[in-house]
Amino acid sequence: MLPSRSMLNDIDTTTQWLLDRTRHRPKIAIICGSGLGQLAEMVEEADVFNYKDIPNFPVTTVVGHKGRLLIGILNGKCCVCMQGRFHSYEGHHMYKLTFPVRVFAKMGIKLMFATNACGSLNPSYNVGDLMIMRDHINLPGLTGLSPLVGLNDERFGARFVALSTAYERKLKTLAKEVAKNLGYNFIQEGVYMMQFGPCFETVAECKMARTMGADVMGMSTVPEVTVARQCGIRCFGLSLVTNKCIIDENTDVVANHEEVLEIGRMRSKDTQNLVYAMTGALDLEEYGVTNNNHEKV
Ligand SMILES: O=P(O)(O)O[C@@H]1C[C@H](O)[C@@H](CO)O1
Ligand code: HPA
Repeated sequence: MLPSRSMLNDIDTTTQWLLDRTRHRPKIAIICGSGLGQLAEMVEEADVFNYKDIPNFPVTTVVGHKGRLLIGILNGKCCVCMQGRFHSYEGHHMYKLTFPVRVFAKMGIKLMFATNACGSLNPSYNVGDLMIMRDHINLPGLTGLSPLVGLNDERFGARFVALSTAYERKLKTLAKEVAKNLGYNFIQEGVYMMQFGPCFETVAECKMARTMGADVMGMSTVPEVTVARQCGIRCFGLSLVTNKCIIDENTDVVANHEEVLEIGRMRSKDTQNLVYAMTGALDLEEYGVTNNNHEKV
C-alpha cells in the first residue's frame, strides 16, 4: 500500500498524541536492533508507551524486539527510544515501518542513532565487534523498493534525497573518540548492506555482497535512515556483528536468530556505554538545537 494523504495526516495525529502524553521534548532518537533492547533501559524519567497503544503505530512481531517507545533523559539529553523496530520482511510496507521516523521529525528530533545486528563478510571482523556504519548499500532500494516511493509530502522533504552524506561524519568521529576512551578494542568501521530478509543469505549472495563492497549484511536500518535523511535528521549507524556470514559451501554451520540474540545480550553493556557516552558528549547546538529544554513549556 502506498502512502495516501490520510496516512500523511496520521503522522500529525500520532505526534500530537505522544506530545500530549509526555512532558519531554526529545531531540535524539535511538532505535534498538535485535538483541539490543537493553539500550532502552538506560533512559531515565521515562514515559513508556506500548506500540499497540499508540495510534497508527505498527506492531513488532520479531523475538528480541519488545515493542515499546520510551521518552526520557539519557545522560543529560532528552531522547526517544524505540525498544524494537519494524522490518520489511514482517510484511510492513516500507512507508509504514518508517512511520515512527516521520513522527520523530515532527516531534523535533535532530539526530538519530540506529543500531542493528548483522553478519560479517569482512574476514578481519570478529563476532562481538561493533561496526560504525561508514555507509550502506541498499539492495532493496537498488531493485525498486524504497520508503520514499509514492506520494511525496513536501512538508517532510524533497522528492529526490541525496544520500552521499547519509551518516554524519562528526558522529562517526565522536564514536571513535568515545570508543577509544572506553578502551574498546572491538571497533570497526565499514559498509552495511541491507537485504530484504527474512532468509539469511546463500553462499553465492554473500560472495556477491563482498565483491560489491559490503563488510556486513543486515535486514534493517536503511529504510529508517533514508526517511530520516529526507526529513533532515542527522544519522549515526552502529552494527553489532552477531555472526559470520557463511562463505563456504562445504560447511554445515548455519546462521540463526538465537545466536544473534545471544551476542546482543553479551555486548549489551558495551553498546549501552558507547551510546550513553556519545549522547553525553554531544553538543546539541551544533545540530541546530537552540532550546535544549527537556520539558514542554
Ligand atoms: O533489527 P535488526 O536489524 O537488528 O535485526 C537483525 C536482522 C533480522 O531482523 C534479525 C536476524 O537475526 O536480526
Ligand atoms: N544476515 C542478515 N541479517 C543479519 C545477520 C546475517 O547474517 N545476522 C544478523 N542479522
